[in-house]
Formats: sequence, C-alpha cells, structure tokens
Amino acid sequence: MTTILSIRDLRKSYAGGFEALKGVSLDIEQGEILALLGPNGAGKTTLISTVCGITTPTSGSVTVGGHDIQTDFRAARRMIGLVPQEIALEPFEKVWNTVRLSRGLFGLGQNNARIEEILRKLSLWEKRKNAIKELSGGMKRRVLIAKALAHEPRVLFLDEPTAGVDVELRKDMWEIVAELKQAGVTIILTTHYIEEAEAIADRVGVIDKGELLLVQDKDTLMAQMGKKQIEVMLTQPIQTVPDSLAAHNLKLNGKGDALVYTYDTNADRTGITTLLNDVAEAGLILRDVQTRQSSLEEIFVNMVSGEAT
Ligand SMILES: Nc1ncnc2c1ncn2[C@@H]1O[C@H](COP(=O)(O)OP(=O)(O)OP(=O)(O)O)[C@@H](O)[C@H]1O
Repeated sequence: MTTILSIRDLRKSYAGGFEALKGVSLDIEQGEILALLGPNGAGKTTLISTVCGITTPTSGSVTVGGHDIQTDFRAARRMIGLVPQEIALEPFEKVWNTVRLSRGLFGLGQNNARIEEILRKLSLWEKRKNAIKELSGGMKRRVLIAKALAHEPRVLFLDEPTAGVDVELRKDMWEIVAELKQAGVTIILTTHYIEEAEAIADRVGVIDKGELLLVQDKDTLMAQMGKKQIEVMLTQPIQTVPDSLAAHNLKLNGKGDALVYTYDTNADRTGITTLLNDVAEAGLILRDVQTRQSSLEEIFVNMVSGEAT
C-alpha cells in the first residue's frame, strides 16, 4: 500500500492560545475512505483546513503525495480537493462555468470532456446551463463536489458532506463517494453521523479535544470493541435475579420480565449455553431470546466519554 497523506505531530494553537490540535499523527493510504468522527469543536475542520493550507499549523508537518504542504505548497495543493461545510457559490454564475473556472484556478488547461464527465457523474449535466441560484440545496452540494473534482485531485476532503441533507441525497452522496473510491481517489470525510462512517468508511478515526483517540479499520473496530447482548425474555416477571445466576452478571430490565446478558463477540466461549441451562435450572421459563450487536455509535459514545478501555 502507498501512503498518500502523511500527518506528523500536527499542532494548532489559535490566537489566544487555544490548542485546537494537540499533536495529531496519521497516515492515509491511497484509495481508502477514512471517516473522522468527533463531537462539535473536536478539531475536525481545523485538521482539514490545515492539511489544505487554509490554516497555518503551529508545528508539525504534512505531506501529500510526498509534497510538503508548506515548502511545496503548490504541488501539494494541486493534489487536494476540498468540499467545504458551508455552501459558498456565486449565485448568478452558471453551473458549467462554476466548475470550469475552478479547474482554471489550479493552472490547468481547459478540458471540456473532463468537466462533462464530472457533471454527468454528479447528475448535474442537465443543469449545466442553470444559474446556481436556481438549484436546490442538494444540487448546490453536488456543485461543490464537482468544483472540488475539477482539477482531478487524488485526495478529496469532504467536511460534513451530508449535514442537513435528506435521506435520499445522503444515499446518493455515499454512492458518489464509493464511485470516486473506485476511480482511485482517496477520501477523508468528517461526519457527525455515525451511520455514515459505518456505511462507507474503510477506516474510522475518532478525534476529541484536538487529539486523535484512535484510527482503526472499521470492521476490526466493530469486532474488537463490539459487545453483543442477549435478552432472555421470561414468561413471568421476577423481582430480583436469582442468586444461582449471579456469576453471569445479568441485568434485569425495567419490567422484570427480561434478563440482559452482555458478552464479548471475540471470546472463545460466549457462555450462552451455560446461561440458558442455569436459567432453566433456576425454574425460570423462557418466552423468547433476542441478540443485539452494539453499534459504532455506542463504541464512539463510550470512547469520547472516556469509558472505553
Ligand atoms: N479561528 C479560530 N480562532 C479561535 N478558535 C477557533 C478558530 N477556529 C476554530 N476554533 C476553535 O477550535 C476548536 C476546534 O474547532 P473545529 O472547527 O476544528 O471543530 P470541529 O471538530 O470541526 O467542530 P464541528 O463539528 O462543530 O464543525 C473549537 O473549540 C473552535 O471554537
């Protein structure tokens, strides 16, 4: 695998001394999709802005395709596309011109075929002659992506790409991201939506208070930290968990008619067979049994609230 983006001990203190990034290091492989999750104010936008050269780091280094973002700014910037959080477009400009001009900003010659390909991929071709102000919010977001792709970047940053968009457009965005990945583009997106990370990311990074708490393969993360729960529903409610079941660390639900057992998905033995035997021996009668896998959301919430080990 080839590392396309390398971030080393990146720090950013804003005027007044506030430390928004406290030594972030991260390597991103070519062609992967990395989702950066973090609560408000965690430092996600600061990290992206610094890598894109919009914010100057206090210390540390970043290279994109081997180009240092400070000493070799033009070459580094040429490889990056940025889809900002805020929609900032010229309302009276036509879609076609908006995207074409963006390419020109990077000193690239005109390439109408390439612009057409981008507009078609983003379902904007029919709208190419429309002024930006005539487009819906969702279409404007697509134009932002088209603009960011106009100079054929190898690394695309999407800052909250689906904040405030409807479910349908969110699914479209995910498809667009998957297609870009197929085309070899490396994608880093920030999101508040854990389901988004769960749906499209190869790796997930969790950032909080300017620190990268972890970066891990999404499936490994979910398997390693994921706990499963089994809910044993009883025909008759009980007041307390019988002493004979104490070793299983069960919790009784609010109504007293279900026992909740938490187990590690990676353990050699889940203990379910013994549990069910012991439940029967305690004279309790099962009505039903359900299992539940903890989601990335629960893992994330535990992590930023400092409960994870
Ligand atoms: N120009 C600035 N001057 C001073 N402080 C700033 C500046 N920009 C951001 N901050 C602070 O740095 C911290 C990180 O902000 P940042 O925008 O990077 O967070 P974020 O993770 O992107 O949050 P959100 O999810 O709300 O967009 C916040 O506490 C913010 O108030």
